[in-house]
Amino acid sequence: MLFHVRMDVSLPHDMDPNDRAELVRAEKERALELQKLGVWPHLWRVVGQYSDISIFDVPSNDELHAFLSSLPLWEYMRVQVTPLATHPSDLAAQP
Ligand SMILES: O=C(O)C[C@H]1C=CC(=O)O1
Repeated sequence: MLFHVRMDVSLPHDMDPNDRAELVRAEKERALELQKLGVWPHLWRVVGQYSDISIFDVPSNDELHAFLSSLPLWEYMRVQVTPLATHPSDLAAQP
């Protein structure tokens, strides 16, 4: 199942810079891990914002939730999920 996911990150302004750097490092490590597993095939930065837009490819809603909530930045993100279905006019879906 494909999901369009938008993550908006909001870190506390008074967060210790070392804690922030460690969180961002751990987030990148986990993001790369999930991409290598194939469950996070697309990841883009939203220009001018501490936000990203991604495509996740996972078997179920529950697994998507488990992957998203495993991200170190989870408690600092607002996450919007849109489940995707095949469009009948998609060239790739034509017989
Ligand atoms: O930076 C972000 O948009 C948040 C998050 C998503 C991937 C990653 O490495 O960090």
